[in-house]
Amino acid sequence: MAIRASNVTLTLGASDAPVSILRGVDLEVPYGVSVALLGPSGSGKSSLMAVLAGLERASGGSVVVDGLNFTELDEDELARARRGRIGIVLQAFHLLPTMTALENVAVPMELAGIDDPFGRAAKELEAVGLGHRLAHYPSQLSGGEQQRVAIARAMAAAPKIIFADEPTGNLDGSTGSSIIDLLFERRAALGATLLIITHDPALAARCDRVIAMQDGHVVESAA
Ligand SMILES: Nc1ncnc2c1ncn2[C@@H]1O[C@H](COP(=O)(O)OP(=O)(O)OP(=O)(O)O)[C@@H](O)[C@H]1O
Repeated sequence: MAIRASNVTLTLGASDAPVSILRGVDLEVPYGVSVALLGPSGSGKSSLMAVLAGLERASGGSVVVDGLNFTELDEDELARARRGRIGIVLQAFHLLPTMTALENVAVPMELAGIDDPFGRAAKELEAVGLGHRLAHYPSQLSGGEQQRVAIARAMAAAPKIIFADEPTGNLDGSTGSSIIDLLFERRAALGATLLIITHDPALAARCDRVIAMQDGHVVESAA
């Protein structure tokens, strides 16, 4: 299994006013499968993704990703576990404004000690259709192009699992659908597992499985 979550809880907020955000989530996602995560605003989708991606620590239960028990790792170990294993694409592109497209993709790999970061970055930027924009800064790129850079950054180290949180939320319809095509195309090329948060039923229909959340629970899981 790429992802195995058992009875995952997440409680945030001050100890005298705790807020129960995830209330016992069970989830199994096999390798290579694409999953759409649906549910109303505030149902816990982003929180669940943060826990599964190792960005947030579960308060209880167990999270095993690619065979690693995230619930047993400390912050540094979690950061190391993410490298080369997990790629993340968010609604806001989160590119560093002082770095070129090439540097935005290469520098995280360089810091992670991954071999040939600039060569890999250039190749991945070509794969997302930005081979002619390597030296451009984010401010010189359109929203769709910035999201392509973010996708290249998420994919360049060939992760086994890709998490995407409403990746087209800041884009117009036609730019958004070309970004989705690209995400699915790159995922297929890598054979990666994909978990994508979306409000778009058409996008959900493209995934192998749909999981619905409500009130911190998984309420429906359909093949
Ligand atoms: N740090 C925090 N402290 C307290 N409550 C939080 C914190 N972060 C998130 N929440 C609450 O947890 C609930 C779930 O939030 P989450 O962002 O996971 O939902 P979501 O389903 O992704 O929503 P959306 O579709 O609007 O992005 C919300 O009620 C939110 O207000």
